[in-house]
Amino acid sequence: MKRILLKMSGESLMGKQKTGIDPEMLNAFAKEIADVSQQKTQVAIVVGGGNIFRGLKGAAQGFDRVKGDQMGMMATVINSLALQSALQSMNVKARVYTAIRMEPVGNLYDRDEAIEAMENNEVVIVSGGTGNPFFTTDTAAALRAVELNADALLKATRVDGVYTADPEKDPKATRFDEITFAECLKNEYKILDLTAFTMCKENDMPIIVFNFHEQGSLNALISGKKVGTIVRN
Ligand SMILES: Nc1ncnc2c1ncn2[C@@H]1O[C@H](COP(=O)(O)OP(=O)(O)O)[C@@H](O)[C@H]1O
Ligand SMILES: O=c1ccn([C@@H]2O[C@H](COP(=O)(O)OP(=O)(O)O)[C@@H](O)[C@H]2O)c(=O)[nH]1
Repeated sequence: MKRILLKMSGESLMGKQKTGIDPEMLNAFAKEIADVSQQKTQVAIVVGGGNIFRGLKGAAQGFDRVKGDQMGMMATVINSLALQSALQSMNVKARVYTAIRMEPVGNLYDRDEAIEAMENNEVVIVSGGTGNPFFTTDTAAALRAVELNADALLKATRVDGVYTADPEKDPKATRFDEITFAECLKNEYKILDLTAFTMCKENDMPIIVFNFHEQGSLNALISGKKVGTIVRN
């Protein structure tokens, strides 16, 4: 793969903590990304914000949904800065773009500039989601993957692929190596939210679901090894 869009969940950054960022976890993920950036593959990253704030949860607690989503988008910026800092400490060039203007925290997202940066071997972290409420970072990841001409959207999660049922709830669930978007939709396999999923399906953007907690999994995937599940048309 020449270029990938890696989607990391905010929650994965919590490690064993109940909220926030576990530095050990952050560094472990950064190390995996640093290893990949030594290879020829260009890397763009979208990080979630669920370890800090989720708009829907806020709304359930009485916050205005739009304010809650804006707080969630800010949370993704916090996580992105943490990841940038961890990567830089490993001598990896990394820049943060924000979907909402907030210099000097990061540059306002510019698609052409982001591509140029990746072509110059910089890891590009695209923060702030889509910049709009009522979306998720999965959808932001789908949007940026398509916009940035990625070869695939790599959904880094805590299970090692798409299963016949939620593997965390059904021990009998079996894993697919490959599956089509249509089959996923028909069976309601919940890998990404529907908006993100539709965006990928309509734009022929393959999704690879893999377990980022397995050391070396990202590298193996980039090297062409069979890791996780590939979803495509
Ligand atoms: N059919 C399925 N195949 C794989 N995972 C599933 C399936 N249905 C539900 N899941 C659950 O989806 C979770 C990943 O989705 P999500 O919560 O959006 O991840 P993240 O928080 O890592 O972005 C997995 O941890 C798994 O428990
Ligand atoms: O385009 C976007 C992306 C994210 N969010 C908000 O940011 C929060 C954090 O993102 P998400 O829940 O997708 O993070 P993850 O589950 O990946 O940690 C979401 O709950 C939304 O409130 C948003 O409003 N618009």
